[in-house]
Amino acid sequence: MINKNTSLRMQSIVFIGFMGVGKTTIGQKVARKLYRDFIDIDQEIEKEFNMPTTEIFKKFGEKAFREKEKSVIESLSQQQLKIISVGGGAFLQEDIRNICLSNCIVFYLDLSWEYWKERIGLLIDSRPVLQSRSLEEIEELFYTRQEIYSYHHSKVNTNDLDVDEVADFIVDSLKVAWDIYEPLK
Ligand SMILES: Nc1ncnc2c1ncn2[C@@H]1O[C@H](COP(=O)(O)OP(=O)(O)O)[C@@H](O)[C@H]1O
Ligand SMILES: O=C(O)C1=C[C@@H](OP(=O)(O)O)[C@@H](O)[C@H](O)C1
Ligand SMILES: [Mg+2]
Repeated sequence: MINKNTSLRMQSIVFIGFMGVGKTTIGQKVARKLYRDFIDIDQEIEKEFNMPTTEIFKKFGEKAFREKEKSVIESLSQQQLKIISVGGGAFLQEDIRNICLSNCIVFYLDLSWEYWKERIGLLIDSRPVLQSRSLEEIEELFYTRQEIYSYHHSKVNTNDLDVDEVADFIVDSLKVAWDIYEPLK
């Protein structure tokens, strides 16, 4: 489903995966390593509403957040040469999946539940989707959500890798893919 009209080297990279797997942190690192601009979709949504995500959910509801998420991604994923981190719920929307998969290289950051659950304390205050749920319910959501992350072009399992190791792996694998599919003359 990769767009055949755009050079692979020009395509933006989109990071997907469950809340807290590191999309924002690793996206920033990869952007720095590839000298590209970084866009975090949640930060763009927060700028538009001029408030944090937890407030958006409280004041306007999840539906308003999802509508804005879709319009922001539809517009920004058309740009080339960007590194884009989308929120963990973005791929619930088929339109978002399709636009990202056809315009960009979609990288899935995979982390096992046993590792993920150690991070919950870092996440709970800023992730409204986690706030109303018990640990058992979060685990169920974690496994249910895996289906939407199966839509990707490339994947890395980040268990036991620090942020720099993950970013280096991604940059190296992108360079290999670019060289194989579009060798420089
Ligand atoms: N590979 C990693 N190893 C350890 N901690 C990580 C790793 N990647 C991210 N983190 C930490 O996990 C937390 C969530 O990361 P974040 O980038 O906000 O995730 P996401 O954007 O996927 O929700 C942050 O505190 C971040 O420092
Ligand atoms: O998975 C989700 O439903 C969400 C993930 C969050 O982004 P991160 O995946 O960057 O935490 C953010 O978009 C919002 O809180 C909803
Ligand atoms: Mg994020």
